[in-house]
Parts: sequence; structure tokens; C-alpha cells
Amino acid sequence: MDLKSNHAAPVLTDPAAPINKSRLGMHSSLFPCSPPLAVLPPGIFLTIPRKKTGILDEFRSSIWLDAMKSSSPPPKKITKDVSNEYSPTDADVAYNAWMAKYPSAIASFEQIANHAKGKRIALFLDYDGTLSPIVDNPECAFMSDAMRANVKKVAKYFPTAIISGRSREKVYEFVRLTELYYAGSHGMDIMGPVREHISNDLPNCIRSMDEQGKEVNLFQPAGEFLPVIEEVFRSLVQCTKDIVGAKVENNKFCVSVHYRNVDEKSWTVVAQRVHDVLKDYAHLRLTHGRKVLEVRPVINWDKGKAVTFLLESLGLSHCDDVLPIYVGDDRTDEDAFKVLREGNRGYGILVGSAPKESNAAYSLRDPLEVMEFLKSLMTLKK
Ligand SMILES: O=P(O)(O)OC[C@H]1O[C@H](O[C@H]2O[C@H](CO)[C@@H](O)[C@H](O)[C@H]2O)[C@H](O)[C@@H](O)[C@@H]1O
Repeated sequence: MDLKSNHAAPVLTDPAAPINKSRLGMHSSLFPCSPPLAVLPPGIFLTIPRKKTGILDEFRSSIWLDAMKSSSPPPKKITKDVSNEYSPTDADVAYNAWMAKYPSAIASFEQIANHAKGKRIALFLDYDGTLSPIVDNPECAFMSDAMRANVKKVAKYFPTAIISGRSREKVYEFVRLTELYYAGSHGMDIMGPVREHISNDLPNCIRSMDEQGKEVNLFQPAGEFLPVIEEVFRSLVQCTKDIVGAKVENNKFCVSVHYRNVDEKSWTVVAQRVHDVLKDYAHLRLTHGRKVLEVRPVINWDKGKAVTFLLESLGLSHCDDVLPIYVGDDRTDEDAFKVLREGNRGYGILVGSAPKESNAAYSLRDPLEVMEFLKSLMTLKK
């Protein structure tokens, strides 16, 4: 299949029109109505990108720039006047209204605990900005030992998975806990427990070994894209090398172009260069993360689908007594929040202190609060 074409512009949002799924080399049993995989999301299919020229015109350039600017707002500061008396600003009022809509998962813990009564919790955790603080250098986004210890403890009581935009190998290097399940590349690379009916039905799901030599299922729905992603990674490195502060990260099934350390005046240059490379790849799309442009295959797969897949792999689908909880800070985590909200199954918890619309039900300010929340969760152990 030709994953490269010179007639399309990179897709900025998920377009709708499906094309023949067999072109992706996937077995038809991946698709709906084939029990026992009926809980898996509807088919993984490619979509037809909009035809466009290779020029990032002024209008679209400003849309990119707005999205880039809003992608990682600074944490909320409480305003005090000079006499040190609290004087709420419009921003404070907006923040309080936002907190009323997305209450603190710590302050509302009793409510969460009541809902969890008689249920088995399944925990899903994002990595960057959730378990580790956001830092300038992505190579240095280490989680604290205290956080690692708490994740380890919580995983003793509840099945726990990390779902990250990083490559699975990289996120494992950071977390280094063997008792967890890992999904890298925004859920496009999942290592989960062995479940015969899944590996038998999905050609992109193979039996493999984890670091400890334990048998696992490895599901890589975008496997066919590996060479294209490699090629795009190299092109992006090449074409951004003269932009001071730009950094391109290979996340295996997706590529991150970081502009956190690029002077804001050059953000449009970053956008233009990424656009210039992607215009030749009709089957890649672009999403925005926290001061990062993320290039990924146009397949119908995201963190939400990864949650559904893992619940199925863990034998926790179709169970009324399971309460999935997903904690994440980024736009890509919204897909997972949405799956939980729409299925009325559990809670999304948004990490952050800058008001934004979300499909989450609760919020936590930062990774420190995430750790406090994990400690509280442990009080619910059976
Ligand atoms: O899904 P996640 O685990 O949250 O991964 C999303 C991206 O996280 C990383 O980038 C972000 O964190 C960096 C370190 O704090 C920060 O420098 C960067 O600005 C953030 O966007 C990671 O480097 C990306 O590859 C992930 O896609």
C-alpha cells in the first residue's frame, strides 16, 4: 500500500470518510459484530485526507499558531494585591467556575469511594504531565521515586496501565515497574496480558515476551506504518535542524516535533516546515499536544480505544463491577475520558490548573496531587 502521496495536505483533524480497511492489511475480524471482540471499537480504517496544496496559507497558518499557543498554558497563579489581600480577578472567577465543573478528585474522594463500593478499580495513567512534571527537555522528564513507589503500591491492588504518547520502550525506561501494562505511541503499541481470543482474531496482535520473559500479547495496529514513520522522522530532523530549540522525537508509531524551547517568533517556521514534509504523506495526520506537534498515522485508533482494548484484554469488559479510572493531562487523553464518559463506565481525571473544556469528571492540579490521589485510592483496597 502506498502510504505516500504528493496530492494531499496533512490532516489537522480526524476526517470522516473511510476507505477499504483491507488495504491496511488487517483481518476483517477486527471489525464489529464478531464476538467475542464485539467490545472492541468499530474498525480501524484509513480515512481520505483533504486534497490541498503544499502551501500553509495565511489563514491556516494562523489556526496552527493559535493551536500552538494554546497548547500548554502556564499554570494558574492565585492573584494577590499589594496589600496582600486576596482580590479575585476575572481569571480567578473563571477558575472557580471551572473547578465547580471539574471538582478536585481529592476533595471529592468520598464521592469516588462511594461509587467504587463493591467494584474493582482498573487504573489508567498517562505519563508526561501526569506522573512526571512537564520539563523543557523531554529526555529529562523523570518521575520521582516517591511517585514510582506509589504507582507500584497501587498496582498491587488494582490492574494498572500506562498509556503514553512516548514509545512503549521509552515510557518503560522512565517508569521501570514490571507490574504494570504499557501502551506507547498514543495506544498504538500495547503490551497486555495473553488473551487467546484476541491474539487469534487480530493479525496485528502477536504473542511476545516482556522484559522478564513473561508471555504477553503485543498489539500494534499501525504496524504497517513503521517505515513511513522512520522516513518522516528523518525528514523532520533534517528540516528543523536550523531552528534553535526545535527537537524531533521518534515515538515509534508517531513523531513529536517539540517547540517548547523555540522562540515564539519562529513557531510559524516550525509549523511551515512540518507542513512541508507532511504534504507528501496523505496517510499521516497531525495533532497538537503540550508545545508539541504530533505526527501520526491516519488510523482509527487512540488512547480511548487503547483503554477499551486493555479492559477487554484484562477480562474486565462487560463487568458491571469494574470502575475504570483514567488520569491524564493532555488533549490526547480526552479520547480516553470520552470513552469512559460515554460508556458511563468510570471517571476521567484531568491533570492541570488552567481551565479548559474536558470530558473528564474531576481534576487534579499537578503530579503531586496525582500522587496524593493514588495514596487515597489505596485506602479502597480490598
Ligand atoms: O501521553 P504522554 O505520556 O503525556 O506523552 C505526550 C508527550 O509527552 C512528552 O512531551 C511533553 O512532555 C515533555 C517533558 O515534560 C515536554 O518537554 C513537552 O513540551 C511536552 O509536550 C513527550 O516528549 C512527547 O513525545 C509525548 O508525545
